[in-house]
This record gives sequence, C-alpha cells and structure tokens, in this order.
Amino acid sequence: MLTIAMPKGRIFDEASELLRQAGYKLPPEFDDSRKLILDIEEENIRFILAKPMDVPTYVEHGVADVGIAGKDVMLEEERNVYEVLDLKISGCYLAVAGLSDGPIKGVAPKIATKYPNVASNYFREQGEQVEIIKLNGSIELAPLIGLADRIVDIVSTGRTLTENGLMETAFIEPITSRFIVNPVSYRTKDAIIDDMVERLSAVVEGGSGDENR
Ligand SMILES: Nc1ncnc2c1ncn2[C@@H]1O[C@H](COP(=O)(O)OP(=O)(O)OP(=O)(O)O)[C@@H](O)[C@H]1O
Ligand SMILES: O=P(O)(O)OC[C@H]1O[C@H](OP(=O)(O)OP(=O)(O)O)[C@H](O)[C@@H]1O
Repeated sequence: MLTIAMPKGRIFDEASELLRQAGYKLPPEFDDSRKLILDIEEENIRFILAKPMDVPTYVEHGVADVGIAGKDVMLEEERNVYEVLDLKISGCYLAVAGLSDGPIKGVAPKIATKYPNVASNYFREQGEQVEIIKLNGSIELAPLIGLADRIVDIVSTGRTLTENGLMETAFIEPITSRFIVNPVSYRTKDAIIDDMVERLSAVVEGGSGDENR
C-alpha cells in the first residue's frame, strides 16, 4: 500500500481533482470527510490528511511515502525528501510588503512572517540585517499596528494587501504545489510511485493521464 500525505485546506480540492484526472478513483465522500486516514482499497492507496505545513514532516519520517506540499512549505521546512514533480496547482507567490515602499528606518527592521526561515534567508541574501517576528496568520495586521516594518507572506490575488493599504516591496519566489517522495520509499516502492508520477505528470503536461487505461 502507498501512503500519501494530502494537505487539508486550500490545496486539497485541486490536488484531489488532479488525482482524479490521473485516473485514481476517489469516492465522493473523499471530498467532505472529517476522517484523517482514508483508505482507497481498490487503488491500494491510503491518504492521510495533514496541515499543509506538516506534509514534508510526515514524508521525511516515512509514515507517508509521498505527499503534496506547497513550494513555500518546502522552502521553509527544508526536509529531507525528494521533490519530483511540479504539479502546477495552487499558484501564488512569496513577497515582501509594507505600508510604503520607501527605505526602512532603524538598524534591524522587524519582519513579521509565517515563514521565518524563508524570510531570514531572503534578507541575508540581500545583505540586510533584520529581526524576524514569527506569526501564525493575519500577517498583514503586523505593520498596521506597529508590530513590524515589513511582512513576508503569500500573495495570490493581492486583495489582502490592497484592502489593508499595504504595498508589495519585493517579489521573492513563485509558488506552486509539489509532489514529494520519501527517499527510502522511492527505492522500495518504485513501481507504484513511478506509475503515480507518470500519471500525474501526463495530466500536468496537458493530457488526461488515464487516456490509455
Ligand atoms: N492565497 C494563498 N494564501 C496562502 N496559501 C496559498 C494561497 N494560495 C495558494 N496557497 C498554497 O496553499 C498552502 C496553504 O494552504 P492553507 O491556507 O489551506 O493552509 P494554512 O496556511 O495551514 O492555513 P491555515 O493556517 O489558515 O489553516 C500554501 O502552502 C500555499 O502553497
Ligand atoms: O493575495 P490574496 O488572494 O489576498 O491571498 C493572500 C492571503 O491569503 C493568505 O492568508 P489566509 O487566508 O491563509 O489567512 P491567514 O492570515 O490566517 O494565514 C495569505 O497569508 C495572505 O494573507
């Protein structure tokens, strides 16, 4: 059996749709279940439903053989997993934003973010010394109430920035979801994983993936 770590939340619907297009028979109950472990016996697949940020952790520890994770999560977590396919779903990007795009005053400006590693790597590469403040959500609030000078966060439509009077000051990295694999599973379950990667890849590249099935 192959265990796949699926992110709950935003990515889930697009990832399920991709798997269906690749020919995997996921029952309708799959979409609105509260179960955290779902076995699809006819496909010989077990799904575990995880917080998006935790998916690489399950895969690194081998309790999931494969998983689907945002590139943002991969950059933040730096887990020992193989990133084998860009699924090209749930697109967005990481950016720096603030109340204005002028220079920031002070020696070590405060940067609020859900992504402390991404943010500190980015500012180190820029040669800027900053103080990182880790938050778990509503990041855009931080500059509005004086907790931080800038934020590092995901931008998708740009609506959250606009509605809070913030502007993007730098683009960091484009983000899509990735298919990731545990290194040991890649050796021991190569046939089933290769098959899954091929089928997903066919869908991503434009075919339906199950044309010849
Ligand atoms: N507008 C967006 N905001 C945040 N993440 C997005 C957005 N668009 C796509 N994504 C992708 O979705 C993933 C986050 O999904 P989701 O928001 O469901 O999880 P979360 O950040 O853990 O949310 P929460 O903490 O609200 O439960 C990110 O890792 C990213 O790759
Ligand atoms: O550019 P937009 O389309 O507005 O999307 C970007 C916003 O969406 C995410 O927040 P989320 O909705 O996950 O809420 P959170 O603040 O709890 O992280 C992200 O952190 C931004 O705040």
